[in-house]
Amino acid sequence: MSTNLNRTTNEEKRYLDRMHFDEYNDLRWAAEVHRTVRKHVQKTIKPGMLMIDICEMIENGTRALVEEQGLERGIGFPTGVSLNNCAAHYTPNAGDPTVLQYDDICKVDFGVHVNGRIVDSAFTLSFNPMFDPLKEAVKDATNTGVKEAGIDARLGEIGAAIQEAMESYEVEINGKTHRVKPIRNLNGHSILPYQIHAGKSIPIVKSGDQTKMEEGEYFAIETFGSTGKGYVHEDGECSHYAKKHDTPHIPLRVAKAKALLGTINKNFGTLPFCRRYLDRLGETKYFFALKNLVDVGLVEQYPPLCDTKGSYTAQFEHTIILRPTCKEVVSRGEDY
Ligand SMILES: O=S(=O)(c1cccs1)N(Cc1ccc(F)cc1)Cc1ncn[nH]1
Ligand SMILES: [Mn+2]
Ligand SMILES: [Mn+2]
Ligand SMILES: [Mn+2]
Repeated sequence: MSTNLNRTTNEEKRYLDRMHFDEYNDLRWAAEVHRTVRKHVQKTIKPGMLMIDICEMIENGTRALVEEQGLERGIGFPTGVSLNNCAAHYTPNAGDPTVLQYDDICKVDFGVHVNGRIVDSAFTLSFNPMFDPLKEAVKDATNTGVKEAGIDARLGEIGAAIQEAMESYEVEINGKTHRVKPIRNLNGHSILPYQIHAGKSIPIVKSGDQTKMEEGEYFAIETFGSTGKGYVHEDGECSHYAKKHDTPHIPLRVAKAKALLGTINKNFGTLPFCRRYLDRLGETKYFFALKNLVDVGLVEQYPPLCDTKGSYTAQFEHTIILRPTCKEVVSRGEDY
């Protein structure tokens, strides 16, 4: 009888699956909240709405449906609503007068967590049908990445498959034809409890990265297509921040910084947050304290990431679990 040395038997896999039942259910609850909120958003958002109002609709919906409870359940990270040439990490700060336009292409990227198990999923929203082929190209590329992912899959090969899918599309926008380009300095990523980026990055272009995906890991598979250079740079006022994980004890000189760090620890831990989340907690005049926490290396900042002016970018993102018995695309819905 042949002994199955290198892979666990089906019985062992099923046993392992059962061991993780609670954490999978946490993620499924978060995913159900994500699907419900985005369905409402897709129906309700219209040109002329303030970006702040759009974000608050998503955030209030998430808080209510996940039954927000301190650090146990709530919003996973700031609501991204990056527009046009901006691909990621834009959410309005207080007073931002930006209004969604008919000809905008908006990347709606928001997170829900239950016990730190984060569902990170995003879709692209637009009104002008001229963007439909670009959205289809990126949706296909993300689904290709989801298909290629799996236990022992090599990250570089997933990137190559994503790039091939993405570049097989040509789109015409405003009378100009473009071959869709993957944004080569944006990546998918592994996820751990309360840690939105757990160290592995999934390229969306060909790469020699031989790193393998492993059993039990969670990944955000996200791809970005662009009509610009296919490369983003930091641009605009920062809104996204997160306390770093592995920080040594750093004595703080700025009194307000110490108090602000207390607020961050209490309300977000290592989950990313934005300035509007500090505002709603009653924090005021915190800019220099926040800058100090960034400068001493306690807090990471994530500025908006944009391709060239006048270009258009699209994104789709799913969170998957590499379970012992199967690959679960936990954020899959009837919309994407
Ligand atoms: O670009 S990332 O920093 C990254 C990608 C690969 C390695 S690190 N980032 C992680 C993140 C950073 C800040 C957040 F507020 C939320 C998430 C990807 C991402 N942004 C939105 N959804 N997914
Ligand atoms: Mn995301
Ligand atoms: Mn072009
Ligand atoms: Mn992500």
